[in-house]
Amino acid sequence: MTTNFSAGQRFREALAAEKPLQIIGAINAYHARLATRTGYKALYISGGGVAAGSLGLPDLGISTLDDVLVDVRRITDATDVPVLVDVDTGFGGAFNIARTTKSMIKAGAAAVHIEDQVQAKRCGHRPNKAIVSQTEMVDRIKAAVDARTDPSFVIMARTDALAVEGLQSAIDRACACVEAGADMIFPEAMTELGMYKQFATAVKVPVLANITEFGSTPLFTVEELASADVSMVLYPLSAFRAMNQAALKVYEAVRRDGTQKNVVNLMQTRSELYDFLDYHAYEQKLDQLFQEKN
Ligand SMILES: C[C@](O)(C(=O)O)[C@H](CC(=O)O)C(=O)O
Ligand SMILES: [Mg+2]
Repeated sequence: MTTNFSAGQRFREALAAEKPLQIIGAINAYHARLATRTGYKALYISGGGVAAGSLGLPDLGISTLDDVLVDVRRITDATDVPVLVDVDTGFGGAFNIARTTKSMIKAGAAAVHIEDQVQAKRCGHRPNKAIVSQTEMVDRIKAAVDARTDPSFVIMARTDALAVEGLQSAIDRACACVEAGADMIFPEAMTELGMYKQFATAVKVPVLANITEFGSTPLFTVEELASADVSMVLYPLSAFRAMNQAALKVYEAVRRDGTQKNVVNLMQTRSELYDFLDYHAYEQKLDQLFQEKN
């Protein structure tokens, strides 16, 4: 499938078509194909996922713009489903944020979220986070908005302020970011459903709920989130966590038992693997293209 619409336009269309829009994390291009086939209308590239999955590092602001771009290009090459990308704090000052924005658009991303943590950031669900001033965060958003080469490209502001300064400060920051041009708001690590409604009422732009497992936010359902005026639901690392658990079971079993026979039932079969890759269509093409020689 190819499309003439920009990635940003496709993201906005998806948002109009599904409420709340389920945005699912894809750790690599193959998972992007799995999620696309399953019917998701938007995908996510997680900062924590790039760090852990691609680099084997914790989510502490160690990954660079280039690390993320490699994964973005691979995933946007594999699917036309629009992709929201976690760019952490934007990877530097105003000029870096401008460069991040332009590079993400070129790499085929539909949207980015930029957060108000200090550069040496932490996972949003860990203690002892520190945030920059509201003015500095607003400048980050202004830099991204100003650098946008496609007006449909979505700039989402994430605030980590709830855990640091409380709900009112987080809402104030979100409103200031919208005033500076942010298209959407990501209030991080909410602890109660009602908080989303307060954000949605105050900011008057679409609000995202990050429903990540084993964190500060209860696993609210889409119905619950819809009732709180949430426009987007994010599942950043759900499939990644499950895949890691399965991989570990296989590593342990093969090492312990000297055979994989006991864990074959955990595995996707060869034909399933090929199915999601359209492997047979490639084979047919090969036969068709080079039939004279056969
Ligand atoms: C959304 C997030 O920023 C991510 O990188 O995926 C993380 C998710 C997580 O660690 O569970 C976050 O919420 O900080
Ligand atoms: Mg992140």
